Amino acid sequence: MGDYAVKTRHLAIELMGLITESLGIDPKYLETKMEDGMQVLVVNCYPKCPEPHMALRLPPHSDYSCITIVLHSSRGLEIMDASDDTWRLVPELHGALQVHIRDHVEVLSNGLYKSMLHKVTLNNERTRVSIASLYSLEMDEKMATVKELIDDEHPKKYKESSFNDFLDFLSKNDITEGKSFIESLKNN
Ligand SMILES: O=C(O)CCC(=O)C(=O)O
Ligand SMILES: [Fe+2]
Repeated sequence: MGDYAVKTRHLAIELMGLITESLGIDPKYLETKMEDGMQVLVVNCYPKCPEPHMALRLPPHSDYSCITIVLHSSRGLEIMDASDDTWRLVPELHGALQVHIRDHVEVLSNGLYKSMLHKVTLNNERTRVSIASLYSLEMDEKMATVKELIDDEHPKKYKESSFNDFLDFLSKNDITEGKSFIESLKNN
């Protein structure tokens, strides 16, 4: 697990470099902040269930902060296709890693990248295990929109925020009732 954590961390920093480069800015723009940032590994176990529709599962949410890298044992993850508001099941690709774009990349890119709404459903055939590696900046480091992406035609769409701001939001709002941190960051 230690080796996996180290390698996915390097991958996450490299991917953030590619994302910033794709926005037309220096690939090293966030490198130091990512290196000083936080990594959390979450192991999720979704037991097989005779009545999956009756069970508590992972409700729809977008992930806070930069990116998540997920390795999963079988199908179950669904993502919202915003083009037609339909849930799509992520296919089972053995050995493949999934990368979720998270709220902070939506803020960074002024909405050019969208934070992915996703959920996990249970099934009655087998237990599913996933390992999610989550990458954030430091607790009080604010993520703001790249200033080169803001002009008269493209006004700043989001307020800046830190991980601590997210924890503050969580303590005051129930995300299982559909309250979303990224929505709270949008300028009117
Ligand atoms: O189990 C999965 O595939 C995704 C887990 C997830 O979305 C999360 O931990 O935030
Ligand atoms: Fe998630």
